[in-house]
Amino acid sequence: MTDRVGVRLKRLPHGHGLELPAYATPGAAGMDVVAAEAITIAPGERHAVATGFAVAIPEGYEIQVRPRSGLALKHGITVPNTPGTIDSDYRGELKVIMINHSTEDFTIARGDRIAQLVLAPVTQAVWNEVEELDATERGDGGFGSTGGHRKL
Ligand SMILES: O=c1ccn([C@H]2C[C@H](O)[C@@H](COP(=O)(O)OP(=O)(O)OP(=O)(O)O)O2)c(=O)[nH]1
Ligand SMILES: [Mg+2]
Repeated sequence: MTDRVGVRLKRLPHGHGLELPAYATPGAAGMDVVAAEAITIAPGERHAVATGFAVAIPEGYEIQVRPRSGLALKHGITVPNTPGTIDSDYRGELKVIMINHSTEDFTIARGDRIAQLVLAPVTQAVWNEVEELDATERGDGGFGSTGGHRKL
C-alpha cells in the first residue's frame, strides 16, 4: 500500500482555474503538473515555467521535479536541473525549469502538463570526520575503472 502524506498547497492568483498536480494512474510515482503560463521556448533556450501555486512540504520530505519522458522523446523538452529540488522550507512559487534540446520552437499552453512532481523522504547527513577511511576492493577506482559499456 502506498503511503499518503498531506502537503499544504496555496494557489496563487494566476493559478486559479488550473488543475492541481495529479497522479494520472493509481500506481503513478509522479503527479503531472500543468503550466500556469503560455510560453514558446526556442531551440537551445530555457525558461522557468510558472505553476501558479506554492507548497509547504512537511519537514522530512522534498518534492522532486522530473521531466516527462514523452516530452523528452518526442520533443527534446526536458528539465535541465533534474531532479529539481523543492525544499520543505520553500514558500515561493514552484517553477519548472524547461529546456528545449530540439531544433524547433516548443509551445506550451496554459494548462499543459509539463513535468511531474515526486514527493520523497529526505535523510540529512551528519559528518563524522576521520583521519582514514576503511579499505575496500574498489578503493579509489571509479569513472569506468571496472570496464567500458561494451564487452570486447
Ligand atoms: O526546479 C526547481 C528548483 C527549485 N525551485 C525552488 C524551490 C527550492 O526550494 C528553491 C531553491 O532551489 P535550489 O536549492 O535547487 O536552488 P539554488 O540555486 O541552490 O538556490 P537557493 O540558494 O535559493 O537554495 O527554488 C523550484 O521552484 N523549481
Ligand atoms: Mg539551494
